[in-house]
Amino acid sequence: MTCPIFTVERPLRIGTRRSPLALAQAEMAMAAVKRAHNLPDDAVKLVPMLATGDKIQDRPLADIGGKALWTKELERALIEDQIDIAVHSMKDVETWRPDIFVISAMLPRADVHDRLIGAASLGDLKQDARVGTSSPRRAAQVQRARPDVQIVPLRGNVATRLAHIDTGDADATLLAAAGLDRLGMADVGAELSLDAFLPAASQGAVGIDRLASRADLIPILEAINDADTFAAVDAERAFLAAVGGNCHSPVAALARVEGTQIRLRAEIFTADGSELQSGECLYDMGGDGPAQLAQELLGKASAELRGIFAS
Ligand SMILES: NCc1[nH]cc(CCC(=O)O)c1CC(=O)O
Repeated sequence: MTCPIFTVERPLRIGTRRSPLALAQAEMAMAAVKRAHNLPDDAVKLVPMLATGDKIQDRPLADIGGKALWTKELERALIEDQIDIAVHSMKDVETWRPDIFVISAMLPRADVHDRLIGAASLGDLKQDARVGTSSPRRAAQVQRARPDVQIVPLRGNVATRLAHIDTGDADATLLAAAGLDRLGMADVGAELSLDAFLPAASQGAVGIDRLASRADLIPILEAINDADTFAAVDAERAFLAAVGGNCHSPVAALARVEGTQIRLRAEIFTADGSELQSGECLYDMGGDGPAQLAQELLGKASAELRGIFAS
């Protein structure tokens, strides 16, 4: 298949949210496409859009419609042919989507860790500290390590959340290292270990979305795909789907490619982190490791924990 030719008159239109992190990630995708295909500057352009999730910042994501709030506007723009591709944080992309959309490529994954802002470690949080997060996973993980802390809702983009710590609305918060690094804040926060704080499925990965009908874009996107990132994130998302996770469920998953195999580690929690079921598997790429690991964890879980994931 030959590559479609994008020109100054007919540039490749890259849809993105307007938040500073989304724009930084879209710039990375744009640079990768230009580099891979040797395109002049104005043969590619960013189309920034405001997402519902950016407009409503005072309620937890799970209460106002979940991850779709980040992707809905961009999906509509794809359907209406206002953009050719959309750039998403894979963490914000729904596990179940209509198959008119295809994640066609992923950029090389960034640092997968979470960082703690407001204290040097979980142990250093002051007694009864107020930790701001609207993520059920982070709330469960923090409370597991520190049952005394209070979780207070905290949303908004990275800068907004950091400002809430400065003004004392919360004593501490947790943010993805990937987002901080991409915003030039590599020195902000203290890294949490994967043992204490396994990340969300897809954390640190940026995906490029297109309409299934736009097969003409495949060669463009194949050239910028990082195959190991794609396979690992695919495994984590297969685990989410198999365990019945959504944005209300405290679940963590991290996969790595090891040669022709995938090592997948996953955890499911009750809301306060008092129960944790974890497991790891190593399986041949294309195998059903994620589904088996989900069944293993659900099989070990109490009725209460299983109830959180029953879907
Ligand atoms: N839900 C918000 C969101 N989506 C992606 C990132 C960070 C970048 C990433 O994890 O890929 C963040 C902020 C955060 O969790 O700190």
